[in-house]
Amino acid sequence: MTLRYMPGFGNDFETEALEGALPQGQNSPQRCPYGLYAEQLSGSPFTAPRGANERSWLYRIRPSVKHVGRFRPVDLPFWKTAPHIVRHGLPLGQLRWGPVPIPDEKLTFLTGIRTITTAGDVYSHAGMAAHVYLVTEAMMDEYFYNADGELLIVPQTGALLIFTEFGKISVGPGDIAVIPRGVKFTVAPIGGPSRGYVCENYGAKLTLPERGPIGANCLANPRDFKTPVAAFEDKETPCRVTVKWCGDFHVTDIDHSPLDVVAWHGNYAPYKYDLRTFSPVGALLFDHPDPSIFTVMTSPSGEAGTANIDFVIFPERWQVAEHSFRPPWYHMNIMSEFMGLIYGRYDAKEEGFTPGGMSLHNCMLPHGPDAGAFEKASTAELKPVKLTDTLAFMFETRFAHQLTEFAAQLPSLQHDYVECWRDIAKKFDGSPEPK
Ligand SMILES: O=C(O)Cc1cc(O)ccc1O
Ligand SMILES: [Fe+2]
Repeated sequence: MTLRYMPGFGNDFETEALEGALPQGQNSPQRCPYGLYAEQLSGSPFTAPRGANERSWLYRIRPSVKHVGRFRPVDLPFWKTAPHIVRHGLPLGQLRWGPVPIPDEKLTFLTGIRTITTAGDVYSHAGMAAHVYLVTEAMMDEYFYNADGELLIVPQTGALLIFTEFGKISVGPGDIAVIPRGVKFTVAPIGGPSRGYVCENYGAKLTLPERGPIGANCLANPRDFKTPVAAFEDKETPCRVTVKWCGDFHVTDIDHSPLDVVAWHGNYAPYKYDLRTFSPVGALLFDHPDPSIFTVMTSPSGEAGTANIDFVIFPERWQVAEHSFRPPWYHMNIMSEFMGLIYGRYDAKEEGFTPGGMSLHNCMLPHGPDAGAFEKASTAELKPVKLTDTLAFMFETRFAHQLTEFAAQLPSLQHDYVECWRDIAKKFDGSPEPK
């Protein structure tokens, strides 16, 4: 499927699906071309500083108020929202799961969300939830928007077509898509079932991290972010719009598609990004830097350097560090780390952390290479080595991740995970020689 996108991160875009549909020189003409209605969608308060001010103008067949009749509550029992603290019965500890199997049952992007952890507090726009999605069928005449946060979608297997008010996005393993808060969309799997991860960000929008001394290039480059061109449906058949609002779900019936935006302009819009275009910068001589060098995007918390969420990847890269232990070091971290594996192997855990799987190393819980990875890396010949066909990621947050009942009871939970560190031997024998 060839879809068209506009390059750039946070640009002031403009696009029209019909020639002349986008008003020029003003936002609110007395009458819009084609009889469209003008509507502003604000992602930041009106008065946010210029650099953080985000809004788009949508020119649509009907204003969104025509999309909402009376809402009625609807239950999506597996999609949880922080604060959600349950007595799941598991002892404190590091956790790891194998992949959640994709079932035979019919699951859409909405009914197929399975929350693994929640963190922070949706009511104060802080924190996140980590979900797995399992999609076996398209949302049919079914549309959704999330008032609780933006959705960072990380496909792990299979591909998705995401038709948003702003246009169409397709993503597969290695890509991500971000759907901002309040944007209506529908999802269909492409060519078979799909599974992946979602970070639901209740906080400030994801943005690109500062590069500091790295300078103007590398890491995630703005031009590799792609925003769809305008596309719309003029469909007058029964449709449903589901809204997630402060953790609850509500649905309303309408008689047309809400994806009726013929033209739009602005800097608040969905986008996709190919993680393989991330240009890693790392240790060129010795030692292992902090994983923050691999931050693709960050959701700031207001406190400098303390992210609401950092989205970090561990992509293909060369390892060249001399006289160094190359994999991650042993550590304890104030931030809480939820990890997933899109494909390949992760150098700190060559066994047990499998594609589609997840691990959780919460605030101040020690972790690091398993016994096998430690032995291998501390005795390996340190010639340049390329880590190929590998893509892991981390949702790192300042808030502790709370497990859901679903996650605690998942059959793929590896109850023996901590055993991976059991065989780390005492090497200290009183002599100064490295062992
Ligand atoms: O725990 C992990 O595997 C993620 C991680 C990787 C790394 O290179 C350094 C620190 C860190 O938390
Ligand atoms: Fe870690």
